[in-house]
Amino acid sequence: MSLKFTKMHGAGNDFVVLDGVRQSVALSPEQIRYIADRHFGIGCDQVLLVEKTQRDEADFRYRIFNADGGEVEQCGNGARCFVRFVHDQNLTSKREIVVETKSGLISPRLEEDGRITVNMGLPIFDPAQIPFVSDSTEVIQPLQVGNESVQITVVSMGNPHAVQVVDDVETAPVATQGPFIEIHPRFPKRVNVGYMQVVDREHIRLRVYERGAGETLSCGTGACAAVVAGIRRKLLDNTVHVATRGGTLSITWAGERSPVMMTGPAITVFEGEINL
Ligand SMILES: N[C@H](CCC[C@H](N)C(=O)O)C(=O)O
Repeated sequence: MSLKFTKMHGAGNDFVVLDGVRQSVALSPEQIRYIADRHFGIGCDQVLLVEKTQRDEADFRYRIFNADGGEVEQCGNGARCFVRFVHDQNLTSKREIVVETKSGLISPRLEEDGRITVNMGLPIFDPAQIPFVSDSTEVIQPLQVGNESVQITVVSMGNPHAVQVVDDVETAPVATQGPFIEIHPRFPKRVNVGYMQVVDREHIRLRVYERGAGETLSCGTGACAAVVAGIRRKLLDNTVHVATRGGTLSITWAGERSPVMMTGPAITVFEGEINL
């Protein structure tokens, strides 16, 4: 079977995007891992599958698969690439679209200047709603990692995040500690691990060891989660520029019961066809 694909990235977080509207796509976890493999396949952090939706209030469905083959609830950088894709492929002419995802509806918008803004929905930090992420109502929670205790703030953007504040992202233990927190027994669905350096109240630097993908150059939901965590820790104002290794995302959160708004780039790199 051959499958047309589009290779894209959002601030260096890269994707293989598949059109499941005009071609029938049903992939096993092994096939996802093959597509994502940077030596034997195409190579990407996540595979994004665009499909028709059954929900009247939505325009499309958008499914997200990590490089390890697992399907997950949400992907922020992917949402921007998704809206660029459906426009470039003439699948819609609407500038603001409503998209069904595994964790609910999001609404990305293609701005006049080409930038893309996504309403990422409400962050969740109530332990009653996300027992697989949080076990306390405290903003800062201790987590024992090996023989050290770290302080995390947990946030769900549909997908789970554990965020730490560090003095310098360049020396943060992303590669050595991130993998242990990702699979920590405290997180039965595993977790994305964020390391945030606060530059000032409107600027942070961020690195994320992503669940199912490892460290990526950028993580959209991770940027949302870090800003929400920083605001809840009273370290940040409502609009924050998030510098990641792959580019800058702008995040706005007006506080409790407000959605998180994310603005950033979405780039198409090449198109191709893969034999599966
Ligand atoms: N690794 C994430 C999915 C991709 C999220 C990230 N690439 C983004 O831009 O939000 C998870 O397992 O929840």
